[in-house]
Amino acid sequence: MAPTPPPGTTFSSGPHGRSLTATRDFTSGSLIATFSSPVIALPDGPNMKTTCNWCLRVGSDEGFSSVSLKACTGCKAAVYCGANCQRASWKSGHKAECKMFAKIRETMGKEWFPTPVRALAQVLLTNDKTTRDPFDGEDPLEGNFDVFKADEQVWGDFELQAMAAMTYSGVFMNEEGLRVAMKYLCQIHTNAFNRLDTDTGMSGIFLDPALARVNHSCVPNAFIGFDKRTATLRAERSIKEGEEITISYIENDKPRSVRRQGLRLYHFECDCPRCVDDLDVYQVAQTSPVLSLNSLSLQPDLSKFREPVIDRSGISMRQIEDIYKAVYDQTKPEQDNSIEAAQTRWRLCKPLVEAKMWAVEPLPTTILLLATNWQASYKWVVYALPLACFLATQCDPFKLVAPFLSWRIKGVMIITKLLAVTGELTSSGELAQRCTHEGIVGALAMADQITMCQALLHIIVHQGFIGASKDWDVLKEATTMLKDLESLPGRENESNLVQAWARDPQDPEVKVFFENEVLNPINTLASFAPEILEAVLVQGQGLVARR
Ligand SMILES: C[S@@+](CC[C@H](N)C(=O)[O-])C[C@H]1O[C@@H](n2cnc3c(N)ncnc32)[C@H](O)[C@@H]1O
Repeated sequence: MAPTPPPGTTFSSGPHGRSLTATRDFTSGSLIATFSSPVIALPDGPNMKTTCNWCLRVGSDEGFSSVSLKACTGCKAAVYCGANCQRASWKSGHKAECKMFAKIRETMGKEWFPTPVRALAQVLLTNDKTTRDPFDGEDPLEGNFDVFKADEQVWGDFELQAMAAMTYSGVFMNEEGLRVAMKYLCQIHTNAFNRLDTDTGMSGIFLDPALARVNHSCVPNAFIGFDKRTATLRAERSIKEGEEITISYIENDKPRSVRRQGLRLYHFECDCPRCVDDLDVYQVAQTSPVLSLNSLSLQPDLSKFREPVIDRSGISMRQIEDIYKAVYDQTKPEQDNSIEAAQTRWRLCKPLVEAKMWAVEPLPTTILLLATNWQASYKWVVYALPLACFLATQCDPFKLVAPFLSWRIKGVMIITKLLAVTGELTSSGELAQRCTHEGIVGALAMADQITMCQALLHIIVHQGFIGASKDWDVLKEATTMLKDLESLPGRENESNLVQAWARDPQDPEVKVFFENEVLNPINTLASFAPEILEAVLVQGQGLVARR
């Protein structure tokens, strides 16, 4: 069966091949479509043991997550969060796959396959015609077959993957069989989207033939969120009837050469304005049509977007690319979270710091890694707060202008959790022992940390379901925390004011309240971040507690 376009959209074709086009207007944040019957939905190979192989919820069999997983007794390779998931998986093809995994375990002692190999094996094992149609029916998925074939190294890798899938799925291997398997593999690589769990960082793949019609732009008008086996396509900015719907296949806040590298797999050179004019995040943010949504955010001052306080004169886009590469080559941010690596990153980022281009990668990642490390550290936790406030006011809004995007919401949640810690330290009188920075201690002493938390939680609760889903753990946690805070006795006045602000952030009276009680303390705390980073990462000062 050929894919059908979801209501409100149609399939079209244009300069970027086939595409998905809106047949009605969508406002920013609104739902375009959900896709809940993927042809392929798999955790990445190495995550097979920590992710339910059907609903893709991350859990563990060791009790470190609320989702407990049990291995299939047949293959012991695939794990499930419950009998329903196991049954559904069995019906949709695990029955055949189970034997394959058992064979791999016996012959190679291995428990998982590289993701594309497993995906291809699933396609080969599934004899159900409806499942295979998107690959070889009358309206087949784009595969860029000839372009892949022209790249000797990639083609060689693909051949190994195809042969492994054929061997283990027990498919008879001859020349024609291999050609067909290679065609499927190219289609999988071209059309499966990375199903990244933003909370756990676990990745996987998701292929739905209708969703696969959506083309890429580095300034997209839509985005995808994943929840279990469902992908949700939402408008990031308003989309007019007749407009092509686009998403970003890659992290689009990286320098252009890094984005191009990420898009190599898809075989095209992006012709979006960000790429053509090599714009930085501030230039993209400046003209964003969703600026005004930031009234319910920690950066409601739109002049900061329109006239960012940065100095580009001493730094070129080329230099920024070189800094990015040096940081990733020399310090491996994904693996090395040591203070030495952070110091090297900071040194390499100096031209960006001098230009005050805080939102330009790899500077925000450098700060985020440190903030995350400190958040989990007894000694440093208080110092994580100014960094988190800085990220949420000076970095995230410029990288991701729509305030409902999940990374922005997560940034707000980090501040809320840190305020819950500092709030307790303030009431127990321990704060000054745990933090020697007088500015932080003073700002927190003056602040009503409960009101701050309440306002931040409203930001999350009002927008979190857009950026992720209504079942997002961050949203659920925020809802519970907000309920708890709003039931505290003697705080009715503050609660009413916060609620009034969340209902209408432009109302002049409550706007002043929000500025005084929430925004000013957050901006004051954020203002300490550069000096703290400089002291720790350049002067090597320990800002640690007096104990
Ligand atoms: C997931 S498919 C998208 C649907 C595809 N256009 C089709 O006809 O089936 C990805 C492929 O679409 C094409 N594509 C997507 N975005 C593009 C863009 N911005 N410019 C040029 N080609 C693009 C590339 O061939 C890419 O490999």
